[in-house]
Amino acid sequence: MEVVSRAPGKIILSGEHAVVHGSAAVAAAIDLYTYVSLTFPPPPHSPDTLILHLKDIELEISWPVNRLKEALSSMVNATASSPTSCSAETIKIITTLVLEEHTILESKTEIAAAVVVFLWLYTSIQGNKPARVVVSSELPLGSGLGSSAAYCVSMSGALLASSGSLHLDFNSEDWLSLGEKQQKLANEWAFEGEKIIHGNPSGIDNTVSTLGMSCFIVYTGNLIKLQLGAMTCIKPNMPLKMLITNTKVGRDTKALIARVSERRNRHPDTMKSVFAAVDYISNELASTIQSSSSNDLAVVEKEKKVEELMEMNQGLLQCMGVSHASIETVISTTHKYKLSSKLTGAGGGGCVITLLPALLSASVVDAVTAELEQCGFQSYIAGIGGKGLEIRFGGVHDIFSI
Ligand SMILES: Nc1ncnc2c1ncn2[C@@H]1O[C@H](COP(=O)(O)OP(=O)(O)OP(=O)(O)O)[C@@H](O)[C@H]1O
Ligand SMILES: C[C@@](O)(CCO)CC(=O)[O-]
Ligand SMILES: [Mg+2]
Repeated sequence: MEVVSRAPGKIILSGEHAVVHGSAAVAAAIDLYTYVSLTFPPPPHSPDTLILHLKDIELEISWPVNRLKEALSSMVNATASSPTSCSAETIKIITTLVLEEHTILESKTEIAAAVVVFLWLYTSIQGNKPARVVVSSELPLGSGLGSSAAYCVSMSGALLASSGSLHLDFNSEDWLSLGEKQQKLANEWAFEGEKIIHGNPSGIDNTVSTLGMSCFIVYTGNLIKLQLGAMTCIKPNMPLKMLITNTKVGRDTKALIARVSERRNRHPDTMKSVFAAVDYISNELASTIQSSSSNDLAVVEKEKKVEELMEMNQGLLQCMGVSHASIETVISTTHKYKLSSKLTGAGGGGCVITLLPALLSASVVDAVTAELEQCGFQSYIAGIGGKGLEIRFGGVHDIFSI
């Protein structure tokens, strides 16, 4: 049996980092996906083995299922229907298990985290069955577009679907979307995975990736740690075209979240005001993009407001300490063309979004893109509103055969 799942990445229009501290954030899915294929049984030459092939980083690793049983059976007592957190002690044991066979990951702790997530989700949801799991993504990894969330959501989706917990029709060959309860279960498991990669996530990325939809999501972080926050869906009443520029400067979301928390601990009152200001920005942004626009002039006015709010949010992100010289270069380059930009996701490098007003000519888009590419960056126009988590039973070989 082969189960394939896919889940999209996201952009955050406002509120990253502050959302971890209880502020509102506005985000939407984009049409770039991570795919997971899970096959039982594994190939005949590797019986009794669990194989993980991470195509994007050209890494294939495997474990005899008996070794997994021996190392983890007393630690993993979860059932597929009850998402459970991986304790710090279990993370340690799984990390040791990963490193004992694959010493190459010792110096690549960010990749080791993805493998730990896999083993935690796999053994919690599927137990110790031999299988082959392949992951392939259209998203740039570690760049602010929510690759970690898309990985966790597509992984939990494939595992839950193959375990029968999502009650899907195994004979269907179409992409199947999920009902509310099924989405909730997959999202909660994905959040447990995201905790391993992000340390202290707000849950916005996995929620957007699970739900997708053509709307934006206003997500309010839950200050009571380790719980998903509250979410409302808003329909934009204006075109919102975004240029995404990848600075290609690598960074690690977990370290950036920790950096902001340390700054908050050093300046609690000041940072409280910064997070409160971001909360106002997200709420104003949400009401602006939702408000009705009777004509082109109204759209232009709303675009000016959105641009100003993006600029203010960027200023506050800089104040949190998560901007970067490469991000500032993108901002000043787009500013020459009278366009407004801000970082998206965790910052520290990664991706920047630029609002492309509805009446902007194609020649300006070409010129700004060319100038950004001359700086060594890569730009593309995002299709906002990717579909959320979907499952299919076989038949997507083109994605995995590369
Ligand atoms: N396709 C994939 N294959 C293997 N690991 C992946 C994949 N996608 C994501 N990951 C894991 O997620 C990590 C990147 O997550 P990180 O949170 O730092 O960045 P991001 O999610 O792309 O950006 P942001 O959190 O700012 O939106 C990688 O180092 C790896 O551990
Ligand atoms: C930086 C952050 O706010 C968004 C990362 O895409 C982290 C999170 O909310 O989990
Ligand atoms: Mg992430």
